[in-house]
Amino acid sequence: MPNQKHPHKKSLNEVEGISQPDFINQDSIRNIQKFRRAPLDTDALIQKLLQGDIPSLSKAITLIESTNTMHQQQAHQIIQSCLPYANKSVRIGITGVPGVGKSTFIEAFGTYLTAIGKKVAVLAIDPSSSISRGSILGDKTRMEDLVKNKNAFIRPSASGKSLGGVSRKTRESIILCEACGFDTVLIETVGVGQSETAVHSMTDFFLLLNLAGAGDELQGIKRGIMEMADAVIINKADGDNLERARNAKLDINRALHLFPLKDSKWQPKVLLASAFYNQGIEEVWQLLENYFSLTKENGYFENNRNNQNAYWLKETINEQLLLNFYQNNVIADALSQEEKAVQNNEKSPFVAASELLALYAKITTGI
Ligand SMILES: Nc1nc2c(ncn2[C@@H]2O[C@H](COP(=O)(O)OP(=O)(O)OP(=O)(O)O)[C@@H](O)[C@H]2O)c(=O)[nH]1
Repeated sequence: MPNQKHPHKKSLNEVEGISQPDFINQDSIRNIQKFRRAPLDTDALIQKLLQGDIPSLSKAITLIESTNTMHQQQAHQIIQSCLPYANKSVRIGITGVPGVGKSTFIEAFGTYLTAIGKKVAVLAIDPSSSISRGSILGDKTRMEDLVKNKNAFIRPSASGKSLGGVSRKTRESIILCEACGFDTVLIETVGVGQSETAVHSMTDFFLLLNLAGAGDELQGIKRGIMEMADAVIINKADGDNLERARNAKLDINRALHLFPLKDSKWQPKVLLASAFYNQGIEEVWQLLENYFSLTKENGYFENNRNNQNAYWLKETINEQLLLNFYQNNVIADALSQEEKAVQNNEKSPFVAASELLALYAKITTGI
């Protein structure tokens, strides 16, 4: 496709095409072609990643996110090699509605963590980012200090059509970050959709950022999300808002006590913070440390991770089966016919579905 902003410039495909305009420097074409065709040395990439090389980590995550079959094979190899070195971090999920101050909080929290000697990776789950151009982490400048911090790694959200696909990529990225030496992984998501469940199922601790004053319904916080939280941080507890934040703390505390005790035996806590003024940040980390010592001692931490692995095994199979089914050409044709039949009331949806599944079974087994 021609470059609309700079019509005189050619896209890489055009450069590689048959008719190359004279004004394009032949050396740069050769360089581009060399780069494009140069086989990636996966072993070297793995070695560098394991030594903590951040550009190699970025490259590896790009491979994970790629839909190219060769890249996917390389990504599998990298993940497999990194697995023995993963698992050594704490994984913290952070959610909250847009505007609650997630970016500001992560900037303050991440900076604090690096100051006490942690290596912090920030990933995001935001399936909407392909449409909204990265509504959470797309704009890295919102974490100005952290992005420049050599002990921090910020990766904008993987984009994708399905939440399942995005979640899988984020989960695999966690493994790579850990293998690269990051001991604290923060996973951010917007607290309005289904992505919290995905984040909850790949983290050790789930943090909900809340605002005082606005009712939970106004904030779009679902009961289920509140129930998943190990801690609720009431952000923007500063200035005129402080009194309201104190009252909200009491209300939320009461609400949290109504939920049954979690399997972790941890009673969720409410804290006040002002990410903007850097207040209450240290307390959040102390709370997390209390949680980790409790759950590591009572065995929940490890058990939960093992269960999460089993969950992700099934999720990945589900995702892959759906993909294979809908991407199959024979199925796609049959599906559009069955759809018409169902819409015209010639067939029930259940009969049509079982016929399609039987056809798929025939295709895949060859019987
Ligand atoms: N007063 C005050 N303002 C804050 C605080 N934290 C964040 N803000 C402001 O709230 C606004 C939104 O903050 P962000 O960090 O961008 O919020 P977000 O949740 O990442 O927003 P989305 O990217 O839309 O999801 C910004 O103007 C911040 O400066 C705080 O602790 N106190």
